[in-house]
This record gives sequence, C-alpha cells and structure tokens, in this order.
Amino acid sequence: MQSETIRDYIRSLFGNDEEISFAQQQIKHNEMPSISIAPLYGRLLTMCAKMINAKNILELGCLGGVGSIYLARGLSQDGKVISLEAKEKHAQVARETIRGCTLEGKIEVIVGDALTTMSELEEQQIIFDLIFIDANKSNYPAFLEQALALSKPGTIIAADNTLSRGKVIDQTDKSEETQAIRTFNRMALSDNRLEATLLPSADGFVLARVND
Ligand SMILES: C[S@@+](CC[C@H](N)C(=O)[O-])C[C@H]1O[C@@H](n2cnc3c(N)ncnc32)[C@H](O)[C@@H]1O
Ligand SMILES: [Mg+2]
Repeated sequence: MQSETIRDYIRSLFGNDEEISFAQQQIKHNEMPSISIAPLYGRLLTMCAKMINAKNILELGCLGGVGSIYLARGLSQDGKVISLEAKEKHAQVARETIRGCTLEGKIEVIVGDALTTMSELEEQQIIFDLIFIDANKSNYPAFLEQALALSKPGTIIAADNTLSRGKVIDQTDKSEETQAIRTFNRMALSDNRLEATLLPSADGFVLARVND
C-alpha cells in the first residue's frame, strides 16, 4: 500500500484541529516555509510531555508556533515552553498566533541563534524536562551536546528531520547538512548517556531519554 494513502488514513483519524489549522494558515499567509512538524509527531510530543508531567520544555526552531502548540498542550499546569527562533519575522508570526490561542502565556519565543541562547540558559542553570530539536541541520550535533547540558536524568530529547529526505543513505551526498545529520544520528543512538530510537515515518524523528 502507498505510504501516502496510509498517511491520509492516519490524518483522517486525527480529525479537525482548529488551533493547528489556524497556525498553518498564518504561516502560509506570511509566505513562510511549510516545514512545521508533522501531526503524528506533534501528537507524540504532546504525549511525551504528558507522560513525564513536563514543566520546562525547550524547542529549537519555532517557525510559526505549530510545534510550540503541540508541546504546550502536554505541559503540567504551571509549566512553560521556551521556543528559540533565529528569524524575527517567524517569531512575530508565532507570537501573534499564540496570542489568540488557548495556550497564551505558556509559550515564550526568544529571538536569536539557538546555540547562543542555550548557552545563556545553561549559565542561568535552567534544566528542561523535554527538549525538541528542529532548527538548522548543520548544528544538530552541537544542539545535542547543548541539550544534554540542559538536561537531567529522565529528560526527553526529540529531534525532527533526522532522515533528511533520504539524503542520509545517499553515499554521494557529502554536504555539511547531511554529514551533520549522520553524525547526530550516530551520536544519539550510540551515546550511553541516552536511550534512543529513530522513527522512520515522515522525515525521520529521533526520540531519546537521558539515562539515570
Ligand atoms: C523546521 S522550522 C521549525 C518548525 C517548528 N519546530 C514547528 O514544528 O512548528 C525551523 C526553524 O528554525 C529556525 N532556525 C534555523 N536555524 C536556527 C538557529 N540556529 N537558531 C534558532 N532558530 C533557527 C528557522 O528560522 C525556522 O523558523
Ligand atoms: Mg522539522
């Protein structure tokens, strides 16, 4: 059976999601790229956050706030999502979208390079229960190291686009981005600080837990 058909079937089970549809419309309206997290992984992030009763969540790469909304849905009552975004325009669109949704006040978007902001968060000794990596691919290995520095035993670290549209298995592809994703996958799946797997649906998704 075509994977496209399976995807449509799964989507039909999810039903209408007004908040996510609105966020997607705003992304389109503002001519931003259509690269938000796939709904099946968005839902997985909500579930992960709920399963660990997450209070502090960090997202790398906000775009229009779709991932932030999925993450915030899983927060414990007094929890908060911090989403890091390099582009001022993307952050503005995300903030406007979030302002109108039920999770207003639970998501803070910080503009700047994620690695720099993560170092600042580390200096402030802030520890996260869940970290979602979804910014520029060439920094994925560095993001993982920084994420570990902002973690505790039990922290969930997730990362999107870890198959890079199949480029990871194309031996002729020696681009910086693809090499970085290969390095990231090797690190995540073999580092004994983590228990991890790589889910192959959509564009690939690494799900890891920081070991005790
Ligand atoms: C794939 S999109 C994020 C999608 C979002 N997580 C979601 O699921 O809705 C990647 C975003 O990361 C931002 N970005 C790229 N490199 C970055 C960096 N070094 N620091 C912070 N943001 C970055 C881009 O501007 C873009 O908005
Ligand atoms: Mg992504």
